[in-house]
Parts: sequence; structure tokens; C-alpha cells
Amino acid sequence: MTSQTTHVPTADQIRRAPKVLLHDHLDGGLRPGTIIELARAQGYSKLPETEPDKLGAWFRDAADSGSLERYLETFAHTCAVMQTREALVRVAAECAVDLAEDGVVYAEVRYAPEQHLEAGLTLEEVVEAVNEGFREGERLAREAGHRIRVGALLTAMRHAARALEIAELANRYRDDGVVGFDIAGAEAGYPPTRHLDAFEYLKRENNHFTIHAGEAFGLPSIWQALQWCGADRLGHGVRIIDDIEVAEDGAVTLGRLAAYVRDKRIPLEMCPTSNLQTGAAASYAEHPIGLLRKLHFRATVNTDNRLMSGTSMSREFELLVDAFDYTLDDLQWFTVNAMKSAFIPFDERLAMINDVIKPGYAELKSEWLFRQTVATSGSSTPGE
Ligand SMILES: O=c1[nH]cnc2c1ncn2[C@@H]1O[C@H](CO)[C@@H](O)[C@H]1O
Ligand SMILES: [Zn+2]
Repeated sequence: MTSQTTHVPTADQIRRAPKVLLHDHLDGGLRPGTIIELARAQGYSKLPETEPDKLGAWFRDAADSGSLERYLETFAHTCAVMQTREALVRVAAECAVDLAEDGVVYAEVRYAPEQHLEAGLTLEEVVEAVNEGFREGERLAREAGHRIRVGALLTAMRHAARALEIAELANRYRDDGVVGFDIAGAEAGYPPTRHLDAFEYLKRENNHFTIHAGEAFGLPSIWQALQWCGADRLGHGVRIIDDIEVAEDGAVTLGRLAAYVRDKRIPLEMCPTSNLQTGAAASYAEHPIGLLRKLHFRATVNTDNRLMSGTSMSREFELLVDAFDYTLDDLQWFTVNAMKSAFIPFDERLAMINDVIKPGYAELKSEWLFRQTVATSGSSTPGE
């Protein structure tokens, strides 16, 4: 006898389930074939492979290094082909289409405008091109029968010195496609407090931001991001596990920082496959998300870089279902967590939860009932 709560979701159900993605890099999600075409059109000759499957495999292997610094080197090739208006529009449109096809209904996609100025675009032109691409992708997705809404997050690179300028840019476009701000890049040696002026500016403007923290570096980075910088969310945040003690009898003790993160419902943008590749977690089964979900932290599931990790939202969900026996109820919990934590207005988040996410999961959860009815009538294929 199966029931809706014990039923293991199939790959097809996971793909059809409405999903919400808060942490996805535009320059980490290009289609390999697009990189090759753009490189050819722009005369970029440094690609390590010129055949799509091989190039995709190269990105996955190169990113599989166990080090965040080496992982980040692969972005030189994607950023190289994202320097013109046309290229940015195309990449952003394909991003929205690919996410929608995977069942993502709401996404916040980030990129660093300062990395797209090499061919003479201004910061504003970069933002406007990406926005145009997202709108085009939303339209194409709708024509193909999928609904998706995409917001942009503007990232400043933590080793650079343009954070305030990028924060001002995010603020200028806040009513025009940009929903918040982020900092990314190598973590060790570049604490978020280097960019305090940017965060203080955004707080004064009542704007939103997330910070990559607790990925390659531990608790001090998370503490700074929250208590000095005032981050609304944590990019990754996996190392919060260092502040949680599980005794042999299963008793759990939270340190002050972990307790704060849970008490204040700080969203954790967790990216399981990316964490395995950069060495932040040893295996899916040992990924901290398992314990954090049990302890009711505000954990969310994300892709980080679909190209470098060869992944999608559905694949991340599938891997977690395999590792932790998650049900559709668990997947809905992660999805509602993510939607609650989005940077769009509260009334819109609520409507997405009540009118899109919950009905979507309810529909999937009801399927087992009708499957049984069909089976007893003798018309279904055996074993289904
Ligand atoms: O997991 C990550 N941790 C830190 N930085 C990252 C990660 N993934 C991508 N980027 C960095 O963010 C830039 C803008 O999208 C990328 O170019 C890459 O350098
Ligand atoms: Zn990231």
C-alpha cells in the first residue's frame, strides 16, 4: 500500500514539479553548443574543445578539482564569449528557456556586470542586455507551454574593488528586472567586510542582498556576512555545520551562530553538486543539507553552475531523493522555503506559493490515487 507521503517521486514527477531557484550563475549555465557558436562568431580561439559534448565534459572535469580557486578558472571561457549585447541577450534568453523546461517557475539568476565590459559595453548596457534576454526567454518559454519568472541579481567580485558601484547599479535597476545584489569569487583572503560600504549603502536603500559565504571558508565568513554586512541570505552557507554538534545518542547542540541562523530563518542557498566539486562536502549522503533539513533550518536547493556541474534543478532534487529518501512533501518544503526567501515583494511570493507551488505539488501528490484506479481496471501497463 503506497501513500502520498511515502511515495518516492519519479524522475518525471520531479521534472514536472514546480521548482524555485535562488542561486544560479548566468555565466555558469551556458549551453556548450552556444559557447562554441559564440566563440566562432567572436574569434575567440582559446576554447579547450570545439565539439559540444566534449566541451561540456571538459567543464565538468575541470570544475571537479576539489578547490574553489581552480573551479573558478573555468569561467574565463564563458565570460570571454559574453562580451557583446547579442551574446548576453542570447545567453540570458536560453537560460530562462532551459530553466522553464526543467520546471523552474521562479529563478533569481546572478552575474557580475564588471566581467562583461571587455568589448566596450557599459555596466548599464550589460544589465539592459541581460534583462532583455530574460524577458525574451520568458516569452519563448510561455510559447512552449512553460511559465517562468526570472529576476537578476547583480554580483560584485570579492577580489575587485567595484562593489559599491555595482550596488548602486543594482539599486538603479531595482524596478527594472534586478531584484538584489551578491558578492562572489574566491572566499579565502577576501572577507565580505572588504565591501562594507556597498552593504551599508544597500541597507540604507532598503534593498536586498545575499553573500557567498561558508563555502571554501568556515564560520568566520558566515558570521561576518550576517553580523557585519547584514546579508539577507547566505550563498551556500554549508559550513554552518561546523557550529552544530551531534552526540552519539543523536542529541544535537547548536552553537550561538548556528542557533542565530536557524532562529532568524536565514535562508541557506545550498548547491549540493557544486559543493562536492569544490570539496565543501564529501558525498551527497554526507552533505549537510540532510541534517539541516531535519533541524528545520531554512534550507533551499540550488544549481550554482549548471554547466560546470552538468546539472539542473531536477537533477539536484533527484540526487537528494536518492541520498535521503525525500518525498514530494520534502521537495515542496524546499520549494516553499526558497519562494519565501526570494527578493520579490511579499504578496507576489505568497501568491506563487499558494497559487502555483502548492497546487502543483498537490496535483503530483494525487497521481498515485488515479494510478491505482487505472491498475484495478486492468488497462495500465504492469509494473507502472
Ligand atoms: O560557487 C561559487 N562561489 C564563489 N564564486 C562563484 C561561484 N560560482 C561562480 N562564482 C563566480 O561568480 C561569478 C559571477 O557569476 C563567476 O564568474 C564566478 O567567478
Ligand atoms: Zn555561487
